[in-house]
Amino acid sequence: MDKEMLKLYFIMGSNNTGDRNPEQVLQKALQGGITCFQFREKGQGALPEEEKWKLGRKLKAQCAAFHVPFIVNDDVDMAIRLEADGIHIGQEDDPASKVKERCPARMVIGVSVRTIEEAHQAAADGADYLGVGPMFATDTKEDAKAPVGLEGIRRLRAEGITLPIVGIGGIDASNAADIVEAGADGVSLISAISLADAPEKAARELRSRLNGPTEKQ
Ligand SMILES: Nc1nc(C(F)(F)F)ncc1COP(=O)(O)OP(=O)(O)O
Ligand SMILES: [Mg+2]
Repeated sequence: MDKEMLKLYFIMGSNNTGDRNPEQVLQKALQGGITCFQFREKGQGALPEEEKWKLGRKLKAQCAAFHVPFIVNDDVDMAIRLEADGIHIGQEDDPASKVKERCPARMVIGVSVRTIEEAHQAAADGADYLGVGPMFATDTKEDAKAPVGLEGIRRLRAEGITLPIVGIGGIDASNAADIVEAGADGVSLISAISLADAPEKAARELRSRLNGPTEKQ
């Protein structure tokens, strides 16, 4: 897996955009230079199954037009049937080793971790990248645990975790660079882009903070 894809990893579901059309928000985010997208349709106000599939197909096509990887959260069947570029699973889901057996070898598998033990286990299970967090307090993920902070990333690196890492939770332009500085390969976020007045500008600003403005500037 090319860890560059984790640089600016946008996550969104239809319930993360206020009243705006998620396809339009994603289009702007893609134009602003996001490097990866995760479809995470869950929580308060998430779409029922049929609409979730329809939206997933549309968002995948949008990512494909920009050659940006399309990742599905939690739902392994959906990831496989939509021919997603990857799946992201949490600690409550099946272990990466089991998910890996079900998925085509080309799909990347991301695992959420908070502790060193979870990180070692995910690496042993064959995870391709780790989502470490929550970095800071967040109200987007309804069941988020206590923040691990930048120290959470530093500790994993000090413990010899070499897998690609993306920080997640409460990240915006003001703290994004600190996450990479602490040893992550990129940042993952929802509302800093999905609720921004101008999602394209927000993505572009984040990219420039994460060294190197988007080529489209
Ligand atoms: N969705 C996520 N994506 C990432 C990524 F690494 F991609 F940034 N990291 C962490 C999460 C959180 O994943 P999970 O623990 O399953 O909770 P939820 O299913 O509520 O998202
Ligand atoms: Mg999950």
